Amino acid sequence: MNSPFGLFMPGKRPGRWPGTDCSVETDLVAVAFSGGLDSTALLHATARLGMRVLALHVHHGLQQQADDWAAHCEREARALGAGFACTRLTGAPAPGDSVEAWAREGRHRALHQMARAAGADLLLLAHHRQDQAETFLLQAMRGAGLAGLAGMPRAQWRDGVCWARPWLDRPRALIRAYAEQQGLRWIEDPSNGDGRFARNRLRQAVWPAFPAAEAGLAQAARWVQQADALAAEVAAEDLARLASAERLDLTQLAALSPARASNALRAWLATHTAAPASLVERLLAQWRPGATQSWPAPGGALHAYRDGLYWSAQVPQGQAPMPVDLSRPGLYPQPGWGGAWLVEAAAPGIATARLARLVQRARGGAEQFQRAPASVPRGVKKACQEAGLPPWRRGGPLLFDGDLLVAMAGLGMDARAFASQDEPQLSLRWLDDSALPQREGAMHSAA
Ligand SMILES: Nc1ncnc2c1ncn2[C@@H]1O[C@H](COP(=O)(O)OP(=O)(O)OP(=O)(O)O)[C@@H](O)[C@H]1O
Repeated sequence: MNSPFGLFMPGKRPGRWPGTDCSVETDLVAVAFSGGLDSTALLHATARLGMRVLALHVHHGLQQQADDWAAHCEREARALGAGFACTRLTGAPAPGDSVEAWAREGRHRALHQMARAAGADLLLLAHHRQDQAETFLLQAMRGAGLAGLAGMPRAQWRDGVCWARPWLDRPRALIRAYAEQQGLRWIEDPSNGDGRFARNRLRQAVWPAFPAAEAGLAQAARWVQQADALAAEVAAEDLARLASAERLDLTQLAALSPARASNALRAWLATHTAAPASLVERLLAQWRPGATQSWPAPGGALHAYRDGLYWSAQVPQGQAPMPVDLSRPGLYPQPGWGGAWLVEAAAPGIATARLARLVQRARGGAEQFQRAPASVPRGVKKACQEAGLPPWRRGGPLLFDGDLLVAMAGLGMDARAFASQDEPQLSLRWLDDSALPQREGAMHSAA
């Protein structure tokens, strides 16, 4: 019997993998090997191809038999001529957290690290059509959007490793038949029958009643994958017209059809925060042209200001004043402040001796700022208004030399701190995180 790779048997050279669209460089293939029926069959079928194969096992440390399973996996892998690596997860889920989610996250991290450490850029998982159909149903029951309903991708690059599921469209029955025909031995995990887990309950209820639904549901997931890809393309086109890294034009957004507007807004938000779907709806319904409004979101807040939408990351409250040395040119990220100081050789600037002994802190309330040598100091609030600085960017950080204000994020250098012409000096500028990626070249620690 053919392996379930079927007609799409790959050659022995690295290259495109069957059903994965994954072009890989190395000739070492890693297989995520739980010891269950499916990954046992996948390891066997892969080893038969004559490539260098490495079985990766994750010991979750959750069940009594886990040591025996790891030992079984090592024996089976070696018997097939494959290498073997195992990681035991440490720690435990936080009280109230899902054990499944904790195990999945830890497993993914461990598999990725083991594949990288071994130099494998292709990691095969044994998910099949029934797994995909179950994922689709579970997501649908949660009211998921396109990304959730699309189920698992066939292949996906993550940090130098292609995670591929070559059997995603193969029926479960075919894999079982292959394993039985080859006389393979596998582990039956008793937790697969545990009715506390939603997937098991669904499995027990749906497949006996609708045995033919596996193919239809998996096909539905494929349609959704196409629709999701299309929605991403439309969003990218819309955002190219409507948005910069910092600002989304709300007037133009509101002129789109409702479905297209929420599609574009979702895509823009995803670059800043994991916003719940309800926030997208609320924001579109509540925004009023010209109004200054804010919506809290995970990790920060969204602000409507002068008909643009902005993101600001949460600045931790009560940051203690901190000494900083900015006396050399470079980019100095300020963790927690949502940006970085850029120090450049330019005039007018601040004396380098002074830049070596700065203290950074949040705005207090009574500070004064002087924009230019010929102007007069005025309250920071007034200065911010004049500079068109939106309200959520008026908290700092501020840099002081003793009592003298040297610079404030968004306002720039205070003219009272300018160096005289013949003094060694550097200029200071604040860059928000959203403006940073292009400038990653010159990083310094500000510690
Ligand atoms: N402990 C583990 N170690 C390594 N890989 C794993 C582990 N658990 C799951 N995987 C990988 O993820 C895929 C899907 O996981 P799932 O929990 O559905 O499988 P399983 O029931 O444990 O075993 P199988 O899919 O082999 O029958 C597996 O086929 C396997 O490739």
